[in-house]
Amino acid sequence: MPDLSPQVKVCGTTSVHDAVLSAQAGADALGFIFAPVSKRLVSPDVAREAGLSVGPAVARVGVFLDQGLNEVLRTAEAARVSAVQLHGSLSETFVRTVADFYPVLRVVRPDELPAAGMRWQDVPGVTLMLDAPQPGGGVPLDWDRLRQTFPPGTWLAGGLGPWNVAEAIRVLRPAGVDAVSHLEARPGVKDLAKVTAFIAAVRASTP
Ligand SMILES: O=C(O)c1ccccc1N[C@@H]1O[C@H](COP(=O)(O)O)[C@@H](O)[C@H]1O
Repeated sequence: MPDLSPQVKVCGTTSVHDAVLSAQAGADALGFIFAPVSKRLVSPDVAREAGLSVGPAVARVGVFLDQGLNEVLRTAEAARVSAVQLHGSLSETFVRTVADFYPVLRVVRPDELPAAGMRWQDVPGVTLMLDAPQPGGGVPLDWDRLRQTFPPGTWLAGGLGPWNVAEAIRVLRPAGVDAVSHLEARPGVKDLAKVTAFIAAVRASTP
């Protein structure tokens, strides 16, 4: 029986300790936020060390918000991430250029659908992620209203936590789910019980 549950990304990792904690809890991917505006900002050196500490089976995703191309590529290389997540107002050329180097999670808002779905479908190396307008804000989207426009193969973020992720999966059937605010003891520090409960809820979900 194939595993139909979505991939799980635990974002906002700021230490080796939390990387190991999330990996042992079963995360498929860890997110490292390199956007200076974030309360979960991590340095490339710490992200690199944290990524090395979890082994090759766990993806390491560098998260950026409206940063320049050189900064994205240099930081991603220094941190040895395996994928890049791009938030913000970015040109198609920018996203395609990053995708020449790394698999890209291109983050879009609900009001950008369905156009973004059509633009990025079948573009090699680019996967869509739907998130709330305020990244890292912990506010869930209205999943029922998105049923018609949520493209197959898209990831979902925005206000997901242990108590609501199964319902989000049931409604939208995302390829992956991503969370940060509701998995923390405080900004930048993971809560093991929340991370464990979140991943268990995803694994138990039946899309
Ligand atoms: O969390 C942040 O501080 C952040 C800053 C800049 C870009 C992205 C950020 N986080 C991303 O926000 C979503 C979900 O957040 P939440 O679960 O609603 O708190 C996720 O994609 C994070 O990677």
